[in-house]
Amino acid sequence: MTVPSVTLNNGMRLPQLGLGVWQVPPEEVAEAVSAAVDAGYRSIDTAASYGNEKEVGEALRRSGLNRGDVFITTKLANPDHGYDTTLRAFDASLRRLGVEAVDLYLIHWPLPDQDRYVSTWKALERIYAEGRARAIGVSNFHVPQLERIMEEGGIIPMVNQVELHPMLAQKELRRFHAAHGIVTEAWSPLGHGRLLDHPTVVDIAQETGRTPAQVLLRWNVRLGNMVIPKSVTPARIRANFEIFDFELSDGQTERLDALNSGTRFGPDPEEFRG
Ligand SMILES: NC(=O)C1=CN([C@@H]2O[C@H](COP(=O)(O)OP(=O)(O)OC[C@H]3O[C@@H](n4cnc5c(N)ncnc54)[C@H](OP(=O)(O)O)[C@@H]3O)[C@@H](O)[C@H]2O)C=CC1
Ligand SMILES: O=C(O)C(=O)[C@@H](O)[C@H](O)C(=O)CO
Repeated sequence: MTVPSVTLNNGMRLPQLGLGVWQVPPEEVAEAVSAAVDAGYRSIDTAASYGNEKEVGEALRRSGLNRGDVFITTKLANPDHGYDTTLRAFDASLRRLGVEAVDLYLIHWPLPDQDRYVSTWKALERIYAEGRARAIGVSNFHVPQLERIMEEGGIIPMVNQVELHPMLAQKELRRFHAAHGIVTEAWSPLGHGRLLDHPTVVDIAQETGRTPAQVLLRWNVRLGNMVIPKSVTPARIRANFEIFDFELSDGQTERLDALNSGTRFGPDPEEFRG
């Protein structure tokens, strides 16, 4: 199955679907990455705080894929905000991953009460200028924080990775992203697994002959978002990849859209201190 690409505002193309590895213990991540690569995934989303960068890097090297054929995203951990600390933390991520450059580097959380995300962003701009991250972006940023780094920095973020599923559709944020050429990337697209037994999702899965996870991922992909479902179960990893050979009807999409209630399964970025 061919995965469509999304094009970032610097012209770089990234697969629309990748594997997320939050809460995958280091000793289990190789098997998940290997199952994903075998299924056709070419994009892995990790983070310094996930504690599995080293094992992700090792698994990708063992996969036999050329470095240029796989996309690695990692993220700056919250305690490392600040210009110099970011540069050091980035070097440590590269060392753990065993690569000379990452494909996408993100500020993991804005931590508004610390108010250091602008200097942190400037460090990411330097890393990008040095060619050590092929793209840079943020995660869990709201409009005022995006506006500030766009005003005080020199580069428009290429991606904002946020919680996004039918119960948290992020309409305002997506409108802002679209207006400024920022790609939206959806984390917890299955609601951390908690949307899989929602009656509307289950009904649409029955109507389409697909799984609830495939329905939720297809809804996200239809919006044009990048999406990074997590699984450690090879059969689920494979099934989550099989979403580009069917469509949801307009009516099914509207029923999923109607679930939007602002419900978060993860932390509120305005409050999260990590
Ligand atoms: N930037 C940020 O702040 C954040 C980023 N993320 C990223 O997003 C990724 C995905 O989000 P996450 O919160 O992990 O949750 P998801 O919404 O991807 O759900 C993962 C859960 O769903 C289960 N699951 C996956 N596929 C299926 C399936 N086909 N059928 C049934 N169950 C399934 C998994 O179980 P099992 O593994 O046992 O198969 C797991 O329990 C993370 O791994 C991480 O990379 C997540 C949170 C915050
Ligand atoms: O997975 C991530 O990328 C996160 O930042 C979350 O795990 C976050 O730390 C959280 O949900 C804590 O409850």
